[in-house]
Amino acid sequence: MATTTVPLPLTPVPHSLPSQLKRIVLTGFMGAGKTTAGRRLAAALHWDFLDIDALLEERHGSTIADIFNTHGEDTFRRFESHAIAHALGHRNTVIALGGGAPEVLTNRLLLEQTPATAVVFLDAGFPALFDRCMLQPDAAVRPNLADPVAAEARFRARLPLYRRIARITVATEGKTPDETVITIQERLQNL
Ligand SMILES: Nc1ncnc2c1ncn2[C@@H]1O[C@H](COP(=O)(O)OP(=O)(O)O)[C@@H](O)[C@H]1O
Ligand SMILES: O=C(O)C1=C[C@@H](OP(=O)(O)O)[C@@H](O)[C@H](O)C1
Ligand SMILES: [Mg+2]
Repeated sequence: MATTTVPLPLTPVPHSLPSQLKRIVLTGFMGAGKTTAGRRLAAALHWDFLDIDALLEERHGSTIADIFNTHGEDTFRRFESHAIAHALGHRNTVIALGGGAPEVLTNRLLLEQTPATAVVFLDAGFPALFDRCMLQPDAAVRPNLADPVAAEARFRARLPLYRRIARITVATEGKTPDETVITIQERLQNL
């Protein structure tokens, strides 16, 4: 008896990314959700996830706070730039930057000049960001959040930089991390 081959249905892919896209970089202030949403986005896409702070902690065998204490912020920024350059060499990878990365011109140029890379700014107001950080039970110590007045000044100074480097801005206030991830995917689809 003749048999017919019925093609198996494809598993539905809820969000397909533009095929040329090889990296998604999340930027935004401390508490924006870069680490949390980045990890979940990578899992949803079956991509790798690289968190620049985690890379630095692994490479230097110490916490971010210890790197700040031992070497100072300028040296931390140099280490951070090296880690970003390394991470941008990876494909099919979601990269979570630290909140201060766009302050450094080298980092902005690296992001701008790396092809097939979409930078996504996770946006929220300072009070919400500060509260999120305070509510994170096991969060690493963030040295640049120790003085709330100075932190808010940094937030204001950085806002135009986040906006300048990003292809997409996602408003995160009032969203859950999973809703943020879905919105990022929807926005990337329409790039
Ligand atoms: N819409 C949202 N998107 C992402 N994270 C959110 C959102 N709302 C609240 N959060 C919470 O805010 C915190 C963000 O922390 P984290 O991911 O470490 O931020 P970042 O890496 O940007 O400093 C987490 O505790 C997360 O659960
Ligand atoms: O904004 C900043 O200056 C910093 C943000 C932190 O990362 P997150 O934005 O992931 O908290 C971390 O890189 C370091 O504490 C400095
Ligand atoms: Mg983070």
